[in-house]
Amino acid sequence: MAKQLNEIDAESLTFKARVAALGNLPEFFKLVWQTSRWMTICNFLLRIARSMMPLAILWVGKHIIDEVVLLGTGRAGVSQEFLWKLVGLEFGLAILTDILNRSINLMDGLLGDQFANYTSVRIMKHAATLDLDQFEDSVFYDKMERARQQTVGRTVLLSQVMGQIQDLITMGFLAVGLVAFNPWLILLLLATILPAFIGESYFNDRSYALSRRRTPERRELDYVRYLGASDDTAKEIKVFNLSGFIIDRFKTLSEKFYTENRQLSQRRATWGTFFSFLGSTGYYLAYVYIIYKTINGAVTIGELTFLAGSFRQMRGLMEGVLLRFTAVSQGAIYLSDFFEFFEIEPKIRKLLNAKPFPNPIRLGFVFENVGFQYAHSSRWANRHLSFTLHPGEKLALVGENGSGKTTLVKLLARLYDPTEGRILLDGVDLKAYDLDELRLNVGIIFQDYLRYQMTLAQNIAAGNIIEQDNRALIESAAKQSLADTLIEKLPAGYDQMLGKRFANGVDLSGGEWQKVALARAYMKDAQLLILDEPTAALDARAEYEVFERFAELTKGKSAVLISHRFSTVRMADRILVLDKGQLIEIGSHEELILKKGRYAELFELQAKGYR
Ligand SMILES: Nc1ncnc2c1ncn2[C@@H]1O[C@H](COP(=O)(O)OP(=O)(O)OP(=O)(O)O)[C@@H](O)[C@H]1O
Repeated sequence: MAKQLNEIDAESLTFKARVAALGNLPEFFKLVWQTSRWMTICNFLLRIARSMMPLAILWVGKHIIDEVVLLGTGRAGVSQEFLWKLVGLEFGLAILTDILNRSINLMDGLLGDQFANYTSVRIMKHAATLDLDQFEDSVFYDKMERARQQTVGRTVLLSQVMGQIQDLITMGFLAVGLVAFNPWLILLLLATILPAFIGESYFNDRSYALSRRRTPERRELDYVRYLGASDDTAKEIKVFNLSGFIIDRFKTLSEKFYTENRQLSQRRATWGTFFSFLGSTGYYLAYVYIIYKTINGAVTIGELTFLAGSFRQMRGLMEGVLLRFTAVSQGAIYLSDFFEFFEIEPKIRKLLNAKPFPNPIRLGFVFENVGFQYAHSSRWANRHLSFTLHPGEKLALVGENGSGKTTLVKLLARLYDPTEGRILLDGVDLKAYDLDELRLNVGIIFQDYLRYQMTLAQNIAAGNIIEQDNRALIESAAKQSLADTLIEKLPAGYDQMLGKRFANGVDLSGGEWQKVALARAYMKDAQLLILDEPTAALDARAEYEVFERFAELTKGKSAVLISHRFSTVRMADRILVLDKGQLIEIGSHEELILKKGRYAELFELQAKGYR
């Protein structure tokens, strides 16, 4: 379980909160371990080997100097052989250190990349299980955004934690020699470094609070950046001449970020200089003490270099470890966002004892006083809906913009569950059925379908991706939706890359894209097919043909069509007329015309336009 961030006051992180956040590290290492076991082990072993190097080099260095001093005295019988062996040994150690450094960097990089990929996949997998309304919630979006950022940011944390362990081991080795000489000097070093640690913690807190507070703005900044420089937006930005407006918005937001960051960075730099001064003072006090001891003959020159070197390294390591502690705990706190994201549970999910989807449907779908309110909205998008969709029936939904047509079909496809009332399928609540089977049996093509910047075959196969290699099925789906008429225009046929984003991509017209999207509906043998304004971009002839085929192909199956074109709507068995989310009329085209109600009025209005 991640240490919940809301348990921690995000604006001011206490030392206790930082230590508590370290509790996320075991979970983090579990993820690293799952990413690649052998790389984790290799990394660890390399770092242990590397942590012994400083002491070994200093130790050999001490002996070299003592040998040189001995040889300098010119005493008879002292050979140089031992000295040169020592120099050779130090050279070997230096080379080994370099090799270890390079290998550690390589391992960190490779493991980091693998970790980023692994966690990105985990995020995508988890996101896929979540409910549509969770994606429409900005708090959720912020959380997902922060989790997404973790995937790259956390590879740095990996190196930091590993580095921390390595440095602590190195310090342990160095401390053995130093404690033997004078334990007080280590305390002196610690005392002069501690203020830097406290200062660093403070500034890290501020920068974390700032970054957290700014998540919504950062998302907006990313969005504005996308608006300002993307192939999707270029056309509209140009014709409306919006670039100035967008750049101004970008500047306002980015300058706000910059000013806040600059103030913090300046204060940090000023205090940092002062803390470094304290640290250096501590080190030089110790240094002077060792020199004094050497002059008095209590230690040899070799020992002087060994001790001074050990102290210098100890200071660097202590500083590094203490400062890195704040960075590591910071990273661990960010990890809370990451783990919190995985703790978000979908409401609409597969039940363990789910019922199999009926095949064939015997009684149809029954709406019983169904109402739906979007999250954070006090208005009802659908209310008091009661009707039956019989097996094999073709229903059309008609109504003005915002009357609740799309919401109704989303309820039918269980993208949302009703806020009140229930939807029954063959007498059983829709919620009781197996979700995967429901998705296979209810095909839906939305008005805002995606234009995948992928091949034509992949665009069609998106309707049932497990059949992506079934070329015969893809071609037959294309035929049914008239997408096959595009083939002669596409140099690479079904393998033609569509869209402008990638090399050799061919862009399609709105109606052509729509034919491709429609083909997705024919990729699976769904028992209920929902088309939400599927032909809005088609020309009159294409629309007529599409529906002729649709009626033929969906014989015996249920279908729901949403359309503003009455030429399409009238082909349906029954028509539902919606107004402000409520059902106001239901019947066949002829019945509704005779009734002279809203449908007849809307029909007449459109017919007038053609006369
Ligand atoms: N994701 C959403 N979050 C909040 N409110 C929404 C959401 N989607 C739609 N609404 C609101 O619900 C109401 C019904 O919308 P819906 O999309 O179902 O209408 P529609 O009849 O399909 O409209 P159109 O003909 O314009 O496609 C509208 O008032 C709309 O503003």
